[in-house]
Amino acid sequence: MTAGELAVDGLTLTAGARRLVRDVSLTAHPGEVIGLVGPNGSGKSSLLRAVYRVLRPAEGRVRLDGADAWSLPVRQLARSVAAVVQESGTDFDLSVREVVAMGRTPHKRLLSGDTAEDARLIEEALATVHVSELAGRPFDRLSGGERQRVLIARALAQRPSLLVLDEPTNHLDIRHQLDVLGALRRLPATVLVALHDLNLAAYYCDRLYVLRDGEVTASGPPAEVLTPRLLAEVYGVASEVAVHPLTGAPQVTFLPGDTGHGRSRDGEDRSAVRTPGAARAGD
Ligand SMILES: Nc1ncnc2c1ncn2[C@@H]1O[C@H](COP(=O)(O)OP(=O)(O)OP(=O)(O)O)[C@@H](O)[C@H]1O
Repeated sequence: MTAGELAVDGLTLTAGARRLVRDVSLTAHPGEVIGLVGPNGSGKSSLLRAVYRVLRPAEGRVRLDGADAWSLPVRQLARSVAAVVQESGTDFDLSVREVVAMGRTPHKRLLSGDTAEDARLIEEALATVHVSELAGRPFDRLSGGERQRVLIARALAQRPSLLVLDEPTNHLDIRHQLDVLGALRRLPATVLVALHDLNLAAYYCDRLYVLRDGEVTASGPPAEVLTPRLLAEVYGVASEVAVHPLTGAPQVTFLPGDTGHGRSRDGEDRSAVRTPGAARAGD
């Protein structure tokens, strides 16, 4: 079992003549939850693919606990790294429990059955994302959100030291979004997760990396990174960022309209980019 120290150094990724990611460096220390945010097409999925060894770097390295992830034996990597990704197959002719049990495969000898410990980890993973009651159902007849939770359960059952997730909550209702992200926070693993919801990223992640056009444009704790200026530059949206009084996390409110020209729903002009702590409408 590895400790889960991830170091990405000077990573450049290409597809044919196209450069998807350029000179990206990133670290994730054992137990940290690291969020990757950025607009559509900014390179988040590509970067994750290089980390879970699907997209070979054109330049740079991905290291896990000091070892080059692209040089490790596949089986060793599979014991240490689990991925929940958008292109996960959904055509398995398997029950939910069988899909989750696949998470134990890298830890087993060829053709050996489930041990009591495997069974315990499978049940625990099913329960964590509230799919125990679906365990006997065919996976391919589940709803999108149910499937997503089952694939997360499979990754949890794997007990990785590094868990890589690409938009793991995009099909989930708010209750399950909070449950899944809360479970990721409690894992004894390093987590690298691409998220579009900046408020969830702000609350659940220790640090964020903001990608833009394949490059890291900002990184650090959410409170330092998520500023109206950055959100205007990167997403072209106007926003207000405040510290939530109950959670203590930054909370972004997006203001409709173009950057700098926010307009409230009643049509009133408003200053679109506010600094944290600025008075809000109705205060
Ligand atoms: N195999 C490929 N061939 C050519 N271009 C690709 C390939 N894979 C990705 N791209 C392009 O690389 C860029 C980055 O894609 P990527 O999927 O990494 O972005 P993303 O940040 O995950 O986006 P999203 O938020 O929409 O999921 C996009 O412009 C995409 O069209």
